[in-house]
Amino acid sequence: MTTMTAAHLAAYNLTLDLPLFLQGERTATSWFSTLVGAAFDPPKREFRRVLDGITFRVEEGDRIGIVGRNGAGKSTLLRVLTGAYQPTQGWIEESGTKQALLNISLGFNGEATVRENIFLRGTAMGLRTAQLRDLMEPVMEFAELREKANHRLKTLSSGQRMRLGFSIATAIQHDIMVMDEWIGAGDAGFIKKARERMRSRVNGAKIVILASHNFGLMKDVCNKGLLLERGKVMHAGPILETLKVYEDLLKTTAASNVEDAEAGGG
Ligand SMILES: Nc1ncnc2c1ncn2[C@@H]1O[C@H](COP(=O)(O)OP(=O)(O)OP(=O)(O)O)[C@@H](O)[C@H]1O
Repeated sequence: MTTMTAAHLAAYNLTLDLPLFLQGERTATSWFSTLVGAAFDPPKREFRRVLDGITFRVEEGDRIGIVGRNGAGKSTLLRVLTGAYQPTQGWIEESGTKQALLNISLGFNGEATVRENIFLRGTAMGLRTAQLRDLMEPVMEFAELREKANHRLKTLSSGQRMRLGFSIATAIQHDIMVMDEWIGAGDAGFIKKARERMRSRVNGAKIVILASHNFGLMKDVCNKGLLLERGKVMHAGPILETLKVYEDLLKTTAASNVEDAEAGGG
């Protein structure tokens, strides 16, 4: 009998400070002063708290939707969860294989061929050589790039690169999926195929963590929600309840913006 550990992910007190490079106010009056200004007025470095004491736990079966206004910290939280950023404080505990679906067309080697890039990306994803050999053809097939197998990646269009990135990232089923909006990879024909694959990967995953501004998608996919505001958890709960709190937040901030404008405009 095999014993299997249930997939889970828990974040404790995740805090991230990022350096911010602030440039002093400059008024360029000529190209000469612009050059002198750029050379003798280097930006000042300050640290900014982008995530602040984020704690939550996701159990097997959960589909958690991360919502919040622009700049609330959603993408940064996903980057910490996928290991792209090391938190300044706090830690993550998890069990299960994890795949990120963020920036899928980044990180290719332009000088290497399509085939070589599949190999490189697959290796970085932790796939074994035998597994990669089996996946090579299906990945190129799905991306519709079979005839470009030996072309250098830099000769591909941006849509073709996106298709390749999507095809590799979704080639195998993982336990935990961390992603932002559904990816609109390529032309209409490809998008339809990509949606179907995405749906099957989401259904097959044990845990999904999705950041989006799309309420319909959130209601469709998620059972739980996490509302971020200025890098902190403002609300955590069932998805419908979280979206309601978020809607109220949007209304109050819109109302206060109107009041600010009225007060300022006279
Ligand atoms: N590399 C960085 N250096 C400094 N500050 C950053 C960096 N990346 C993001 N930030 C800041 O962190 C905050 C959160 O950004 P983030 O991209 O996580 O927001 P978001 O909730 O995903 O927003 P959106 O809905 O607009 O995508 C923002 O104020 C942003 O300016």
